[in-house]
Amino acid sequence: MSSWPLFSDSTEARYFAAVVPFLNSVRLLTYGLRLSTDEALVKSVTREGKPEELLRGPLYYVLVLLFTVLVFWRESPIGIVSLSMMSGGDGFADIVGRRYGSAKLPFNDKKSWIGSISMFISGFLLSAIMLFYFSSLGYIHVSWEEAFGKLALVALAATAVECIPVTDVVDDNISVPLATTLVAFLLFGSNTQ
Ligand SMILES: C/C(=C\COP(=O)(O)O)CCC[C@H](C)CCC[C@H](C)CCCC(C)C
Ligand SMILES: Nc1ccn([C@@H]2O[C@H](COP(=O)(O)OP(=O)(O)O)[C@@H](O)[C@H]2O)c(=O)n1
Repeated sequence: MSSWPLFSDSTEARYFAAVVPFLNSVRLLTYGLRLSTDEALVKSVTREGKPEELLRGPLYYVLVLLFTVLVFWRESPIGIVSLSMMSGGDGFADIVGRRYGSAKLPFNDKKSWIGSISMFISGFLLSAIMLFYFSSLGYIHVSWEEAFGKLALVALAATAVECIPVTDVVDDNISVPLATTLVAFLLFGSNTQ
């Protein structure tokens, strides 16, 4: 996402930016379906070393990135915030929660308070930083008097969705960006702010 300003102002720029996530989705499908093998990729990206794991979290992650580039690109806060919550928020929830998450949530013993709090804080901060980054370059206009309150609500919604025990049904690499996109759309609107 931080490389998006490197692309030209042409209307086709987003399609060029979509090439990398598209190729990575093909790569994940190829190796996840065992059409070929890439031990290094499987080892680096999966938890149990099973190629079919590539077809879940990692593939969803890349497909969300592909969708966001094509649909929202750098001209809407919605995609920027959605990717920030998925990569920064959910990512830190995992990192911090695994290491320090002894106090589990009462309604989900697979998730912890510190993990969810980390998700809220890191997702909020990365979203604010990325909105400042893109607004400072003129791609979006952000009303900062309102933006922080809106981002807090978006981060709260994403954190709530991430911690409820539905990840066995819907991967949080889908539920988190989906919830973020919906709430960000309601709060920020479809146009640039
Ligand atoms: C490990 C990944 C997701 C796992 O999510 P979770 O199950 O732990 O919640 C992400 C997988 C990433 C993929 C293998 C490669 C993605 C590359 C990306 C499209 C662009 C990278 C650009 C590079 C920095 C030049
Ligand atoms: N809110 C959270 C999220 C994750 N975690 C920890 O991080 C691990 C991985 O979380 P996850 O299953 O959501 O992993 P991802 O697929 O989101 O990376 C969990 O098994 C917990 O140990 C946590 O403690 N609290």
